[in-house]
Amino acid sequence: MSSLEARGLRYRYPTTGRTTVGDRAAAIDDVSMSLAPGRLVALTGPSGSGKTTLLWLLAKLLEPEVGTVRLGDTAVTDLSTAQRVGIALVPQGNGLAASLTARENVPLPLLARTRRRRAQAAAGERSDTALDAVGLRESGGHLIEELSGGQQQRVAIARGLALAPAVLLADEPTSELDHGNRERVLHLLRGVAERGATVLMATHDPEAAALADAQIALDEGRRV
Ligand SMILES: Nc1ncnc2c1ncn2[C@@H]1O[C@H](COP(=O)(O)OP(=O)(O)OP(=O)(O)O)[C@@H](O)[C@H]1O
Repeated sequence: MSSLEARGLRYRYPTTGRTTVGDRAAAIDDVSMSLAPGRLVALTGPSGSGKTTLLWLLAKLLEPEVGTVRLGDTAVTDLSTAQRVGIALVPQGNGLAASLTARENVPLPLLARTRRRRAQAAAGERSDTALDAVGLRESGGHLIEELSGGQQQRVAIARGLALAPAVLLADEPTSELDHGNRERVLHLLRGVAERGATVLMATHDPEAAALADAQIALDEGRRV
């Protein structure tokens, strides 16, 4: 697997009301980083420092004003390239479809990639394995809206795991979890890194950050 490289990323949210772009502070300002495969890295910083924005830029869900993202030799210029090279985001607030079951949600990104029947069957198996890994195999038939916040968060993590990504970006993946499940999820993220992926985890949790191989700290959109 390859290193994820960001160079000089800058992003300002679009204007609302009477503010103009020039008046707005950049949510991410001149951020560069190099994340080696096999590493679990914590992205830290106070609320509003730009962690979510940076993850969205790396996943190409936001387009930077300036700056580049590369995975190895590939310039990651748009969302479809990001998906093709295996950059996956587990978003804050889980991003699941509330009226589908956990077992229906987990394979959705995998199913979106293929029409081949054998790949679709494999997606089901991978999803069950991922639900098992987060301790939710028994709850697979429940609608997302019937699950607790912590269970929903684990379903979202299972969806990221099922993709077997080259880069896993996880936004506050343990914020809603009890102690046991937090340990379980951190162990799983470590396992993803040990299989050769790059894992970047935004977190407010000092204990989770301390378990990471390295920390990238943000303040007011800049690295500190
Ligand atoms: N949709 C938006 N429109 C305008 N400004 C936004 C939007 N989302 C975030 N911001 C602003 O961008 C900055 C960075 O926000 P971001 O959500 O990336 O921070 P964060 O470090 O992830 O915060 P938290 O730890 O609270 O999740 C903040 O000043 C925030 O107010």
